Amino acid sequence: MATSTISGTDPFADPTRMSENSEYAEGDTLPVGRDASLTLATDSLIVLDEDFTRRETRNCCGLLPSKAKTTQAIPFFNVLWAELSNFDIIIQYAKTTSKNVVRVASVNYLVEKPQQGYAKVWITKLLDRAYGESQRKKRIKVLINPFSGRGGAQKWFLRDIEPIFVAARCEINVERTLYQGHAVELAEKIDTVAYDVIASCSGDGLPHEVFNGLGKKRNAAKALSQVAVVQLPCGTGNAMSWNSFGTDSCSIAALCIVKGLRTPLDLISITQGNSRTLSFLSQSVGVVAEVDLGTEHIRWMGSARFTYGFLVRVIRKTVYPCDLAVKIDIPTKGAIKEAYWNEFSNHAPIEERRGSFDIETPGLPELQYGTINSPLPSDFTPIPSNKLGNFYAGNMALMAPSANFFPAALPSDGQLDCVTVDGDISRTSAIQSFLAVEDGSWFNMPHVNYQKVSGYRITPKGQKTGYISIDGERFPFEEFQAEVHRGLGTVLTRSGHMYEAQGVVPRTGQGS
Ligand SMILES: Nc1ncnc2c1ncn2[C@@H]1O[C@H](COP(=O)(O)OP(=O)(O)OP(=O)(O)O)[C@@H](O)[C@H]1O
Repeated sequence: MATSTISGTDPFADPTRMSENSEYAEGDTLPVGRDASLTLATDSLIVLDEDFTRRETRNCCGLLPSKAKTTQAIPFFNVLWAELSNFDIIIQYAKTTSKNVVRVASVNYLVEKPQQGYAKVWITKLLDRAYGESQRKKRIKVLINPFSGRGGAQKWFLRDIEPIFVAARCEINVERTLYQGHAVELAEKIDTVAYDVIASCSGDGLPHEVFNGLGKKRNAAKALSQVAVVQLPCGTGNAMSWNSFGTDSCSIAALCIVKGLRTPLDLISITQGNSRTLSFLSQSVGVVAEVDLGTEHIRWMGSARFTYGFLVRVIRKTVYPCDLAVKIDIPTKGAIKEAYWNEFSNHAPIEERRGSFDIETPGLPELQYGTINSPLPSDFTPIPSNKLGNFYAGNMALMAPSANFFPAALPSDGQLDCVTVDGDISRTSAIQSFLAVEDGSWFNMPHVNYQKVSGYRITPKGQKTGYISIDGERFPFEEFQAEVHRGLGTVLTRSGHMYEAQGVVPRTGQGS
């Protein structure tokens, strides 16, 4: 969580003294109550209160009340709202009550009549610092999957999420999904002018449906650019929340949505048979798909089922032969690393982070590479994949907590991070790469082929049945083609342009 810092100074130092030393510009401190002040510091609001009741000192004549200063630093990020009501200034904020929980709390002081005009100006300044570029009073359509997270989503919404949205003066409209695919229908019908955000209290399945519902609208590209799709982490994986907000805490994610910055997100058209589906997270064929979708029968193991499923297949040296052809955009790890760190310091405006498709054109953008039924595009390069163990393409970095599969992934670079690993590598190498996923260092392993691509076609061979996973959902085991649309979708993130994952490391030096 954001913590209070006043760069170069002690956050708990007496701010009134600091103002004497001109640390704060004139007008940053508002005197309130009998003997208190509110000061806008560098990153936090400092509440300084002289409390007569809390401490007593002893002198020669006995116990005497004395002033005890209490100082509280509230990070601006956590400030939800502030207003003047009659003679009171009320500041509501998200108070950190444990490592993974914030709860609405408030600071309330009397403001004398002569100070009221000044207090209004001060509140404007506070809200400017609290929200920065982020939109205030967001209008949020909340979808709750009552079956997510072992049935906890409804409870978590009421306890952890709603109070934060209400305190931040967000307008909310809540609807529960009633059956599989309901979120597709709801998103397809939603009035995109009436909402800024669609927030799913769910796993990653509902955001996938919401993107696809918006994608079915007559004005799909416009709708996808208007409404931000976010997740309130109520599922088991919650990859979207980890990448956007760096958390799987519902209350912290709610705060991050209140303060989130609109961020264009690449979406991927998957064509298979005669269908076209949007993917926002990942596609896999081979060991990851099988471990993800083919271990349901050992769900009782909890998350250990993934480790177990992986090890069984590695020991057997399972291969998943395919025909694979990719449209390579960045071929080497060195160039990928450079592109990643260039983006780190790039603060280009949102309009420059989307492809050149015309958002007034009806439906989804035209496919540059055709569909799976078109001839293979001439600029797709065949990759030998007779011994493929794993094909994994990612649009976000973290696929689960501690699973930084795609450390170089960026929200709107117009590219997928495409990884292939042969199935016949040594068991030691396979296990080492499995262990190196946690911190993303598997990127640097020589047997991990990592490229940035804007499209690909994959055709499974030599297997009648198997697993294809798109955003964690099982798709028919048959060939498909993928094409990236730069910045077609919109999400909210903390940074406005990066994921909350450790990027590709080391920062300097070239990979292979
Ligand atoms: N009321 C409902 N009854 C049955 N299925 C539902 C209902 N509401 C939503 N669903 C379906 O539940 C599926 C899972 O949704 P969710 O977003 O929670 O993703 P998940 O990643 O599978 O969840 P988890 O992480 O808990 O496994 C989606 O396919 C969705 O259509």
